[in-house]
Amino acid sequence: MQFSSYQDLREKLLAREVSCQAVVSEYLQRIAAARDSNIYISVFEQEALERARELDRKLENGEAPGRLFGLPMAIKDNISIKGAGLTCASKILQGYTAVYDATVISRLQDEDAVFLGKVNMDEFAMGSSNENSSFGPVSNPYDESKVPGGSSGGSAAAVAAGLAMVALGSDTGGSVRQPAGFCNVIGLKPTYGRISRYGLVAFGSSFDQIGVLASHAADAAEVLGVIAGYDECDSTSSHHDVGEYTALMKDVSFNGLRVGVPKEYFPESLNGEVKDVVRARLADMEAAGAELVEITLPESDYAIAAYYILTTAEASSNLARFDGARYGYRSEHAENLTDMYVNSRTEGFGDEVKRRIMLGTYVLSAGYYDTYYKKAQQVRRVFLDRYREALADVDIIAGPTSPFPPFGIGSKMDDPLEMYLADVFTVPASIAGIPALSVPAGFDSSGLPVGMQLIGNFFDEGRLLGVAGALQAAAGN
Ligand SMILES: NC(=O)C[C@H](N)C(=O)O
Repeated sequence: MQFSSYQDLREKLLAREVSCQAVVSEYLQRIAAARDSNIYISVFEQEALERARELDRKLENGEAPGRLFGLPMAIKDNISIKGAGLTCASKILQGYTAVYDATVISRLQDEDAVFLGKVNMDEFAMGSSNENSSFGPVSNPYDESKVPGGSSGGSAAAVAAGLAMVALGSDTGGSVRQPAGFCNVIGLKPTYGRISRYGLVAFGSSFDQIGVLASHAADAAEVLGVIAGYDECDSTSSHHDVGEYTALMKDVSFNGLRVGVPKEYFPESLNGEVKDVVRARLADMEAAGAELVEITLPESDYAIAAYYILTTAEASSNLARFDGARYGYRSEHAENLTDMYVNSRTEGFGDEVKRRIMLGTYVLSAGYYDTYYKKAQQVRRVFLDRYREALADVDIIAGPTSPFPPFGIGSKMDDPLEMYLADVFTVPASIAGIPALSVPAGFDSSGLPVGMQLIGNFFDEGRLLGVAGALQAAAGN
């Protein structure tokens, strides 16, 4: 069973050429056959089939199908689905069952999407390789010795391996875009506030955004249209009108499109093959009528430092709630309350999470606050101004998603700073709160995917998806 896009699946479902039950069983069979890939943390076998039958009955009864009727989806395991496990790939949430639906989940359900299960990730979304998971690593579907990227590695690999048509991920500093680039799929991080975070387990609350991963830009647009929009349960969600993304995509043309190409996104240290692939796509855009404008974003070197100060500070506060008392795992080795807190956290959190809690606590501590946290907030403001200025002159900014292609499992685990560098091109849009996506750009000489990042102005997701869709169409996808 092969569908060229959700539109194709939808037409066949509505024409009753295929049933929801048949489609969902096919996906469940593929998931079962690919169990070794470690992509799914939990699979909703019974629930998904029951839901599919319910949807088939809905059509038989002549009821109107929802906008995402029968869409088989995977959900990152830091998004709450009532009654299902919610692990954030951490031992500390072992045995915890979610008590409410995230807003994105209820919106998808209302439009008849089907959830196949929860997918693997870096613990609490901290990582760029999916190796920081208490469930173990995930392989890249293009080469099983390589990582799929992270932290939404399971979401990207699920879509790339045909184990879900669309997946939800979350992106704090690149967690949707970088794995999308590594797995040759589309990955969109919308404007901060575009999608409610209610029910997304918080990591860096002023950065976190739920994002969409799909094989086709048009499918991501459909899902974005359903999950975007104000939610009274998230005071940081925006009242800005939700676009008709599918229609907006069609309005986009390369002709006259001003594409900013920051020279800082093509540094000496950039992998040569990544550079060539991305440059080739830029040349294609130019040949199709786009105007490439060389721009400069001089503070780019400070992005990683600012990001890892601000997000660790927020994480140290957000993760204080996991104390062994309220959720999931509790240490058995405790004689008193303090030991219970300390031992539960010591045994429950992985190394990277502990590193970030300590870093965050340090940058917030009296005496260091001004030097680190306050300074990083000031840098954040500069980034916002610079990207605003740049986007006043160009329509989008383009460059590589990652400075290197997918790397070997285990190859960067001993060097956290090297791992943080994976985010060098993705964190600026997160710092500024503007939308960005990764679109498949081609392959390196070993056949590994290369992603191109497109960054847009606030709430300009329609244009980003339109350019991505046009690039995919030009490449025959
Ligand atoms: N969470 C993210 O967006 C990924 C980033 N690599 C981080 O570890 O923070």
